[in-house]
Amino acid sequence: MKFKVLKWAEDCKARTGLLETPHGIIETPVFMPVGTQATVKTLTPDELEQIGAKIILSNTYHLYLRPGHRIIEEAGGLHRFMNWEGSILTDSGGYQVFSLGELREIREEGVTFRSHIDGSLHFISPETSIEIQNSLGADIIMAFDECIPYPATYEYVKNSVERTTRWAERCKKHHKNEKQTLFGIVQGGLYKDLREKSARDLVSMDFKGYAVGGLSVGEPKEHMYEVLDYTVPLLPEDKPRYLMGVGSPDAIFEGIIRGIDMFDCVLPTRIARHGTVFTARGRLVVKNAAYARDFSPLDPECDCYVCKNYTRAYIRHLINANEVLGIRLTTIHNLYFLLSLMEKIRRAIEGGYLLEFKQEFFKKFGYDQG
Ligand SMILES: CNc1nc2c(CC[C@H]3O[C@@H](OC)[C@H](O)[C@@H]3OC)c3nc(N)[nH]c(=O)c3cc2[nH]1
Ligand SMILES: [Zn+2]
Repeated sequence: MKFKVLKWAEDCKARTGLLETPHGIIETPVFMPVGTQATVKTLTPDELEQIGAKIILSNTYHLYLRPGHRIIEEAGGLHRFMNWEGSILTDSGGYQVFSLGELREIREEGVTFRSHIDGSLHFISPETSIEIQNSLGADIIMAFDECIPYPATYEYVKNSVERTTRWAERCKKHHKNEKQTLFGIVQGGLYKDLREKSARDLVSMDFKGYAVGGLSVGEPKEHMYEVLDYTVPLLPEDKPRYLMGVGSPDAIFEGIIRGIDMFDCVLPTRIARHGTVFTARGRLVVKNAAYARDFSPLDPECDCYVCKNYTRAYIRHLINANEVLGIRLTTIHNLYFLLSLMEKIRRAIEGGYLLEFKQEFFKKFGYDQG
């Protein structure tokens, strides 16, 4: 993987960049649609390409449990298995094991857990996580870490971060496949000294990119922004920074002005399946009765396929009638909304007016002018 910073904003830490993987060139800052089980729910790769997606996410924990990474390996890897020709990033399983699996035990060696699917017992270690991600064949893979829950005591965070750092070392040693790029994941909860130690230790291991983990786990947004304020400056400027699990439009703006390049979040696809869409003027719950006779597009300012061809009344009908097309249309629109927002943000950084654009977007969307 190659990463190049193109332009730095003058009035904040934002920058545009180019991220190149064996599956294409990605403009940053970038939003990465989440395809946890080898599909961005309800969309074909063709539709993803048409709305401008260049890199999507998938998940080691889920794919290891079902269908099994060996099957995907036999299929020729995840790109072939799901027929996606763009880039793929897989998470290491660190988050899911702690949040989904019925956790059995965390040891220095690794973690034993029960599958959330059938209760079977499994063991995952830094080495096995790298091996699974290697057989999936993603372009960017993540170190095996413990995503520390919020809140957590200083003692707990300190011990966990030290183990995550030792696990990162083991991942680095075990990772051999040059075609795949391994990112380290900074932890440390909301404790400044532990975040700084985690960042410094990982930077000394010289990863190709760095994720800021352990955020968007229920902490107040202001605390997340504060962690970024003192953590991102410790990360190399010439390498990509990935804020895991973020996020809503406001959090994405706040991350970008603090120097984050990559984002992932299930929000746009998840709320789409519940009949809620993003518009320039805030969220709209299209399944509400108020839209029964509203023949305008989801967002009059949007030029996506859905807003050019369908009305709120029609989409509301589909959702209420449990017609699959309904959540497909809201998903296409929501992802297009975020991907085109990223394009506008990249242009704003280049044009030197990002902070003004942020202010205008927040006002129109209905965010308070934090
Ligand atoms: C939502 N907030 C949030 N997600 C997080 C994820 C999962 C994203 C992954 O989990 C799936 O979405 C839930 C997505 O598939 C994504 O794949 C990369 C994290 N993963 C790791 N390894 N370490 C972290 O510290 C971490 C923190 C997060 N905070
Ligand atoms: Zn639209």
